[in-house]
Amino acid sequence: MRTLFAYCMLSPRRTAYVLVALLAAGIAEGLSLTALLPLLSIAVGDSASSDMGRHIAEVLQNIGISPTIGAMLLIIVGGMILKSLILLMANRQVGYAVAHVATVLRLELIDALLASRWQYYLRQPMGSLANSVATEAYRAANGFEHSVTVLALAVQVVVYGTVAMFVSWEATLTSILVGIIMMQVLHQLIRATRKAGTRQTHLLRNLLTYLSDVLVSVKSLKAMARDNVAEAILRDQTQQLEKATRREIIAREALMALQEPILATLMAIGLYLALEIWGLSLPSVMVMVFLLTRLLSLLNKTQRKYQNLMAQESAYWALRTAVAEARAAAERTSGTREPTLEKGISLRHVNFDYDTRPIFQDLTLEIPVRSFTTIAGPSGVGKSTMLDLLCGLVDPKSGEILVDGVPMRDINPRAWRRMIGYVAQENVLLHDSILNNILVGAPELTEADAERALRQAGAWEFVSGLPEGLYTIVGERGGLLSGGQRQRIAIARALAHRPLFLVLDEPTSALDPESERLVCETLRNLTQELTVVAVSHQPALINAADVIFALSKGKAERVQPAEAARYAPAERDTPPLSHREAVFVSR
Ligand SMILES: Nc1ncnc2c1ncn2[C@@H]1O[C@H](COP(=O)(O)OP(=O)(O)OP(=O)(O)O)[C@@H](O)[C@H]1O
Repeated sequence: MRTLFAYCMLSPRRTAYVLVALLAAGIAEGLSLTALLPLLSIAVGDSASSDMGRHIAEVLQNIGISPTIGAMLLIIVGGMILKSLILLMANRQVGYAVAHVATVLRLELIDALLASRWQYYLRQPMGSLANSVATEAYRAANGFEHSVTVLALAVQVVVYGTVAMFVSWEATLTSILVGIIMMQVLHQLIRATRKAGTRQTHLLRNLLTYLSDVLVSVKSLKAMARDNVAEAILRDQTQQLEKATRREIIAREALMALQEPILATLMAIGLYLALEIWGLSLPSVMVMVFLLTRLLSLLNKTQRKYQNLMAQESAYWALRTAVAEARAAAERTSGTREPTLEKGISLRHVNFDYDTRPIFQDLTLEIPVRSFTTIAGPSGVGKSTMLDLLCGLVDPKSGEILVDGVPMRDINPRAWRRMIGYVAQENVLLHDSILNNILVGAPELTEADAERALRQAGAWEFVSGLPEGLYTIVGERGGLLSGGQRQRIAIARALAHRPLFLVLDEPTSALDPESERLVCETLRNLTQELTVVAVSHQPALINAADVIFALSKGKAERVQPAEAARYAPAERDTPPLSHREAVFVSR
């Protein structure tokens, strides 16, 4: 009931349209069946054999149509066409509404996720999100269709029941009582369906989460011949899913199979009681049988649709929970001031921790504008975290970050980030062309912007040498390019929109010395127009910087290149695995 109500509230207007459409379809079906035989008998000149036939013949006479064979056949064909048209419109309305509900649910989740805090987003398994957007939204939307159908059938039951009351209230009340008893007897199967549906939702989520982790790491797994372990787990999960699907199927089919025999048995008992024990007349019993059958078939149909709804409802609630959680973790949007970057960025007495793990204590530093600042420090000290603080992706627990003297919390975070060009440590490219990887859908950017950015990133030479140039497809996660080429395309992406603040996390870790020299030169030249902050252990980037900070024990100290060189790659620990790669070592 809660699900039924929730679905109706999701889009009350559409629910009403679909309800009307389904009722119209029901009426059209019912009328066509009821009127077909009388029309045929009128057509063959036998209108007096039934009440309905006489009534139809009268109506035709009144509107001036003589009941000839030709006229009757024309009416039958016309009626069929009209019925088909009504069904087409009704089914179209239902289909459109289902597609709309799926879209609404998908967009709600996507919007909520993209508006959530970075920390929350990091903890969401990618496969689970993909599953929510694809499978759960689809199942949930089908649930919407079933719920409106249940409503439409319930309306039909009420209407039919009310009409039947005037014919025989005893028969109608008996039918309702018998229907309720039947529903109760078979309710166990509805419960089993709901349980199987919930299990499927849970298993599908796990399966897709695990599968996406495996696919991200498939190269290293194959190289170490460990893919069979993943395969065994995936096989087991898939088989469990099959079991849950089987349970749902058996519960559904059992309901179908049991409804008719139970109905027939109850009918037989009723007929025996009426004819043999109470001695009622056959015509009055036949009326009761007719009412009973119609009403109970409608109730049975309603229960079957309700069962379908129960199979899908868990997908709907799983999706709703995901949206609610993402919304609860929404980013702060309190800052309204438009940012400027004319003077500099200051971190004052900043404290930051990940839950219980302290990262910065009383961190204070100044980043001058139009300069090149490098942040060095041992692995795991918090360099990437500092970039996250600068971008406003995470907030300090205490202390302040000031941009041109304005506290970051007062600044509109999206406006601030629009001023930033960001190059991440792990550069994941889209499976698309180089051009689209640089423009990433920004309508204001052109091919000329991409070319300029590629030149700035020292990548134009290799891109223009490719047979398809900017239109070369980079493959899954950029896998058709070398690590260095991917890195330069990521730098070009960060420069395409002419940012004022360029933030780079290990931007040259995959470059050869010559490419690294070119990128350092580019970054130095860029400081005429913008402020550059790079995290790096590479001597070339450290030497190219105007300002170097070494992070250690939660604090920052301004140092000279020679001191920072202590963090050169030879001394570097194995970098920590990102959360997305926690299961396997990625390529
Ligand atoms: N989202 C997170 N939640 C919890 N802990 C985190 C999170 N991100 C990073 N950490 C932990 O915080 C510490 C600092 O991480 P960070 O990535 O900032 O280090 P880093 O100096 O950039 O390391 P590296 O040079 O190896 O990239 C690490 O110990 C890391 O495990």
